Amino acid sequence: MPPKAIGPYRVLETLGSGGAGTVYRARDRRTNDEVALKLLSTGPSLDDRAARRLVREFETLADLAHPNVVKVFEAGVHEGWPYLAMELIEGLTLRHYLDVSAGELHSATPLSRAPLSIRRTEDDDFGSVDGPDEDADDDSVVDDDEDGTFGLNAFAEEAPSEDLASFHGAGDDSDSDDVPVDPRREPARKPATKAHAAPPRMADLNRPERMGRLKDAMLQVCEALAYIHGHGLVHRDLKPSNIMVDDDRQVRLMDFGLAKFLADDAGITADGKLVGTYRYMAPEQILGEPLDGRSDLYSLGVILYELISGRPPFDAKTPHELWRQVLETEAPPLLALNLHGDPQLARVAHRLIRKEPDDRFQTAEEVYEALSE
Ligand SMILES: Nc1ncnc2c1ncn2[C@@H]1O[C@H](COP(=O)(O)OP(=O)(O)OP(=O)(O)O)[C@@H](O)[C@H]1O
Repeated sequence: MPPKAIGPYRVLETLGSGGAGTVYRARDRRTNDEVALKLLSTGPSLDDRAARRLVREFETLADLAHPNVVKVFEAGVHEGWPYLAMELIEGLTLRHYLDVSAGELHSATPLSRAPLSIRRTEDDDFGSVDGPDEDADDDSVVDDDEDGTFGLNAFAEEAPSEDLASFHGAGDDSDSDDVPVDPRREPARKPATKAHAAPPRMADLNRPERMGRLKDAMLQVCEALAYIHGHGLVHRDLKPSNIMVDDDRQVRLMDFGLAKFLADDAGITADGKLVGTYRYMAPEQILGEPLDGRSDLYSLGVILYELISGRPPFDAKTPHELWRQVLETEAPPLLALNLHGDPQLARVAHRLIRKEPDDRFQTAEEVYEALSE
């Protein structure tokens, strides 16, 4: 049962939950405005002093203002748990936005709202490593096919171009798996989803209308990243579910600032856990090295790669195997996976996922320019 009230907000409904907490649609009793309220639930509840410090930290986010960065209104503490009130986005996460047809995009509100309530596990990869998972089921791991279709094991929680309703309805509604990750522990395997998703067809991925939307959304993400990097900040957990597109096709970068709250400069929490989502983590993030904006650009490259080819650049059954690949192996050439993929986007994606930050684009502005050529 969601709480009835959180601080000065009346809770209206649950929008969904992720690794860091639960997001509610809520009404500000002072102004009558609706907001999205994220109640964090990781870590211990806070004592008064820690809570005040946190609220101060979050309030610096409220100073940020960019059309492509979700607006944070205020922070507070509810029964020892921090919460964040932010702009309520009526729209779709990036992946869903690309999956719906143009006709559906302009249709009634209910369609555009539906995925918000069915999703939970998109962008998840291997799941929590909090304990051994006896039920690991390797059967659903599908090897790459020669004809350009592919295995979906790392995509198990969120196949890109399928019937989302039936996929989610099939039942894996598992817990959040993104954060935190403890690199010192032996990773456990998460049971692969029972729902076997049909791989997306390349013709679907390459629809010109979809590619146009993808490019436009990527340009807006670049603008958001240029803005936050320009303020000396790093997102640290960039992934498709943290990118929403509203009904006017305006992109918003979400959950910015959260990873910083949860971890230190190298993305490590007080108890030695990595913050981020496995599949999108740059090599330097996996290694616990200091991060800068180029780590976000790596994550952007993984997103782009996935959205062009329908599969992630690195695909493995365990976090350790994935990390080995990210650190040591080259991703398959995108245009070998998707013969009719957009060569310009493919080039940009490959350059973004270079292992060495110095070999990538150095700034979001550079990426913007390369995408606009
Ligand atoms: N500002 C917002 N407006 C509308 N919906 C939102 C907003 N912020 C989050 N949501 C929705 O709430 C749900 C949960 O979001 P949350 O950020 O907790 O999860 P996540 O991004 O999937 O996971 P994680 O926190 O692990 O990154 C998602 O469906 C998300 O789209």
